[in-house]
Amino acid sequence: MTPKPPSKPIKSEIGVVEEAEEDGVEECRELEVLEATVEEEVSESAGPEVKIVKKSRWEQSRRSRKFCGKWLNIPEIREWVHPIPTDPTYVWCKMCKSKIRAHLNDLKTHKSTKKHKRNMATYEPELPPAETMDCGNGIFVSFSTPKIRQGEMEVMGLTSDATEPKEAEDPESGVLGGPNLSSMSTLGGKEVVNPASLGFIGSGNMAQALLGAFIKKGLVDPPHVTASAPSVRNLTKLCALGVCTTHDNNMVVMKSDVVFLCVKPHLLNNVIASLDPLPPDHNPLFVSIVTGHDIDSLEEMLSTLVERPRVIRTMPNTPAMIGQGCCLYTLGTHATPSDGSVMHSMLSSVGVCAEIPEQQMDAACGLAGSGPAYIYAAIEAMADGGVKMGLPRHLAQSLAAQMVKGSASMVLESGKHPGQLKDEVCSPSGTTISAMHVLEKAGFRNALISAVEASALRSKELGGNK
Ligand SMILES: NC(=O)C1=CN([C@@H]2O[C@H](COP(=O)(O)OP(=O)(O)OC[C@H]3O[C@@H](n4cnc5c(N)ncnc54)[C@H](OP(=O)(O)O)[C@@H]3O)[C@@H](O)[C@H]2O)C=CC1
Ligand SMILES: O=C(O)[C@@H]1CCC=N1
Repeated sequence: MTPKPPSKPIKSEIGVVEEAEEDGVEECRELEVLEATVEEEVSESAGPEVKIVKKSRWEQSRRSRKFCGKWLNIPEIREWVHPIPTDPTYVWCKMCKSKIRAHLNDLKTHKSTKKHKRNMATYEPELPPAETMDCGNGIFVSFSTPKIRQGEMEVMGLTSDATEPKEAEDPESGVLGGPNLSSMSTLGGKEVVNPASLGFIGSGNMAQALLGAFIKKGLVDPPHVTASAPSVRNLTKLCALGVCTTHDNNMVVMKSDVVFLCVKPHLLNNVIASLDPLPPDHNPLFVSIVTGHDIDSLEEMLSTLVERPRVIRTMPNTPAMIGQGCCLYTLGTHATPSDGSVMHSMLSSVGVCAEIPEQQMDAACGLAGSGPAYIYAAIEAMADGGVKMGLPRHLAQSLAAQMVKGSASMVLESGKHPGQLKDEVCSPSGTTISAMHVLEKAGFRNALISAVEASALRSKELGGNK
């Protein structure tokens, strides 16, 4: 069967912009139509009561116009618009430091004002409004740029730790640092990381899993994140979170203190080769989640951009998205102890996190990186078994998933060996030992051992494809 083409094919950046513009315009058109319909209905209606009802419906619809993440794909807008997470019916103009209604037409009008043009010409990056500090959904943001004003510090309730100016130089390595990434602070009882601006080259499953966890835990402010990808497939999802998106990988590197490399292994060489060398005052920390590529190859590739690149290699997994992931990491030659402790703090937010020697990375991939897929397949298959034996599908799936979760918690919390826990389920001549016999005959344990081995070996092989 020929796959169905997407309803709006995106061919180029121009296409993206057109789509974003069309969406915004479409939204306005829909509202205009609604407005006209309502006015018509009102004029035809008999009494004042009806009129009030109709009017309030109309007003509601006007009020419900909200910031749309896709607008950040419009180059003439994204440079100056900053979403206000606490009030999506307005946006913040970074240039004029003013609030504007979140209507695409209002943004276009604002952009043409003399004041805005003047401010654009003289713009220096500054803080968003204080009201974006508490973003809701557990997101708190602290800023430590020296530009922060005393009054604003108090409004934000920041401790002095959180507002220290950035370290100029790491005494051990002589590496010029970004902001003091390791300085943690608390705000509203939550941990916040100082204002590292994060970049993601590649915005797919894993980038979203990590970023989702960082945002959920309040470790990063979405407008301080820049993510890239060639298509809008994934970028639109990130846009909706208030993250800045682009098709330009160089922009990600230039805007970020920490750059996550999140592309497929076979693309990494070309992606890095097409990045521009960095200016001497910019030396971001590169964190690779790319399977296979080892520290040596990462450092070699990145040394075309910057001398002594600071690199961390990681192996996360997708349950990171809900804070139940595993993430292993290893530090590169030029990564500082402070880089290590920051990354440890950040990666701990995705679940279990540990530093391991690099030679264990392929095995970590085979077990923890790929492992969720084995378990999803097992859940699906066991649910099928339940359905075969008469359970409704939704119940079978929930039971299978909860049973896996409960069994995993037993291993983690009881301290017992899994073999012992298995024995506790198997009564003599009982049902479970009959089932275990079937699994053994089918090579269940052998299959799992071989699966971990196959993934680890493939990881090694991918690393060899330099
Ligand atoms: N998935 C997992 O469970 C795990 C994955 N990993 C590793 O993480 C990496 C990413 O995997 P995953 O997130 O699953 O992959 P996805 O396919 O979901 O995401 C890949 C992303 O890279 C983007 N991309 C493609 N070409 C470029 C380019 N030239 N420049 C910038 N971005 C580009 C894609 O763009 P577009 O959005 O346009 O398609 C997409 O956003 C891989 O190296 C994988 O080995 C590690 C651990 C676990
Ligand atoms: O299969 C993959 O590409 C990735 C690597 C680890 C898990 N999934």
